[in-house]
Amino acid sequence: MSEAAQKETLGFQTEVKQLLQLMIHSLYSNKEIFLRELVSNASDAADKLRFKALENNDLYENDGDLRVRVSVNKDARTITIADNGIGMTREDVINNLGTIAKSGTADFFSKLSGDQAKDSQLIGQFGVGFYSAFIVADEVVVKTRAAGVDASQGVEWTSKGEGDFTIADIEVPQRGTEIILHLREDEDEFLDDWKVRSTITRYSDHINIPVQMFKEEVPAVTDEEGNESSPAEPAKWEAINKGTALWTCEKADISEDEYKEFYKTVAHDFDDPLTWSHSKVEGKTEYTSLLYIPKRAPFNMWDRDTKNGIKLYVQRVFIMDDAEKFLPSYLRFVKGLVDSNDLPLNVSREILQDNKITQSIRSGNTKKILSLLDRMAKNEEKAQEYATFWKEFGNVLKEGPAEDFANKEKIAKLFRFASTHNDTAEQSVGLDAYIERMKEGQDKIYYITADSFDAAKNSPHLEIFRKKGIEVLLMSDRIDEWLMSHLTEYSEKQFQSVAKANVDLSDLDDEETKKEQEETEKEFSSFVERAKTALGDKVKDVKVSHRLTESPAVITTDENDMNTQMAKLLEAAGQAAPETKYIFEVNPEHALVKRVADEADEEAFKEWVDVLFLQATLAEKGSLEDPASFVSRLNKLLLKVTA
Ligand SMILES: Nc1ncnc2c1ncn2[C@@H]1O[C@H](COP(=O)(O)OP(=O)(O)OP(=O)(O)O)[C@@H](O)[C@H]1O
Repeated sequence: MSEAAQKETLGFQTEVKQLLQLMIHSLYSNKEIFLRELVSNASDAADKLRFKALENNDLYENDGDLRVRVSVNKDARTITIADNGIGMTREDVINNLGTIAKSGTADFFSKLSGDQAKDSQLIGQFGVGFYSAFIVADEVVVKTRAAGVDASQGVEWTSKGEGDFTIADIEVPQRGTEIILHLREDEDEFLDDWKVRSTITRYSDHINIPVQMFKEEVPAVTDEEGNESSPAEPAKWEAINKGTALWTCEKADISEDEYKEFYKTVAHDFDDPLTWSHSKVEGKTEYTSLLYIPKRAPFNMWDRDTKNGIKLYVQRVFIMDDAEKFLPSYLRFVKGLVDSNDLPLNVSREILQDNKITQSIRSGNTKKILSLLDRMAKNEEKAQEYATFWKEFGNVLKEGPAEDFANKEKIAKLFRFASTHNDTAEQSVGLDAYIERMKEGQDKIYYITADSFDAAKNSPHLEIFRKKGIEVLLMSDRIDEWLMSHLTEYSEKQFQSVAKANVDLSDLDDEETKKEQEETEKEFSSFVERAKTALGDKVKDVKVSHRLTESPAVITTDENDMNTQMAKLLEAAGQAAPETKYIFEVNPEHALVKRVADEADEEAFKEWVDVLFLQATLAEKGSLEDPASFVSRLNKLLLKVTA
């Protein structure tokens, strides 16, 4: 092998440099998490070896006691984390410790503002990982050798955490990975044995393998007469954590803190989880699941290639990360693990695809998460937590009714919307609360979808609802229109868009009002006919409206036609939306409409009706096809009335 191939210096991927900067600045006050991250990686490496060795026992190389060893060298000012797990080849090292493989990474970094205080909030959306070593170290050396390859195929990676790293081939007799951190000048606290021990027991008590530290020889103690009162203890590596997989312990024996620390190890998050569910299921299918809901959405939750966060174990042996079949996609924010007693150890993604056991675990997990959320939503003391959950993950949950028909009602129960009840943008109204407030005679759940909260709140469609005191849900998230095409009823109540022409509130009117309305309609019948002629095929129909109090006119869509919002969604996705003709509804009580009705000159009448129609179109769609000609026509009319 040539000298050059043995040793080369390579640049970090741009995003790694950005991550290093971000991490060092934002996690400094949490700096000891580097220990959890490196120990957690070591434990993952042991898991991976165990899995690979199922097929090839030789990989153990006669050393099957998997463990991680942490040692401190005060003279050299280093701390070393060494495992005898799967190890890495030269190619692995370049890929894993020089780039970030997560989808959406470049996009995430391109959104950083450069304002350190602001950006440091964002690190929570990004797993922490190996690079956290540079929070406390100004140089990191990794010596590694993959399981099953020759000792001569070891690799040494060295970096100061700036722009590049050096990689060289070295001899590594012992399989696994050793990470040596040269501590920065002011990081002496990590040279203190006790500090390292206590950090590891706090953070990594329940990872799957023993974490050992070296214990110096304890000399024998002799009493005054020279008799040995306690024998000498030889120097040895001693496990400092419990080393039992947390999920295998009894719930009653696990403290809240232990659950929280375990979450951070599994999820590579430095924040506590919002809540979790730990269950051991016995019977036809036997499995344990430990599922966590994080506090924050990952930066790439909307990326199609984002993996989900469930690890699969079979009889405590780690099998795979990102086992996406154990939860539906609308719960992809859940992190944790499933440990099955029934799946075969050689299970593959293909086998999981179409498997009764997988299906049964998936439906059990779904139930668990939905009821966990339901309990949180119902508990007034947890209102803040639920609000946090909804803010972070509400829009993912809205994919639920389309994906999981069987749990539609349970999912919808968890939804929160803005509504005319409190008229604020805060999404806090649940469907049960809405139903409780329904008026006598009201049998539908009314909603409006719009581009923004303000557009929804100020829509003319709401006027009659406000007048009658009927609550309307105000929806303005992009996904809402699509959601409502899949969610047609809840608790036996139909949803009804207030922008549809068929909204009928007549059941809520008294006889007298109905009579008055009929009379107005008769009075305005000639107006309606003249307007139909004036507008021609620009409209589907013209009607007298009883839904307006403030606006002169509104446009609505026919029951079976596509809503404006849905058409906009399709257009935004580059698809052609069918051309919808609207129904033009006029408010007979409005002074402007009354005045137009009195206009005898047909040409002038047409001008007015056109402008009213375009105004209503603008209010509904937020834009016009030919805004300039609308403005000039409006100005002409204004000149006429002010002349
Ligand atoms: N001790 C180790 N033994 C073997 N491989 C390792 C070890 N430490 C890290 N790696 C490899 O380097 C990769 C990157 O590690 P890193 O901690 O940065 O990210 P991660 O653990 O994959 O994800 P996260 O961002 O969630 O931490 C790992 O996925 C693993 O393949």
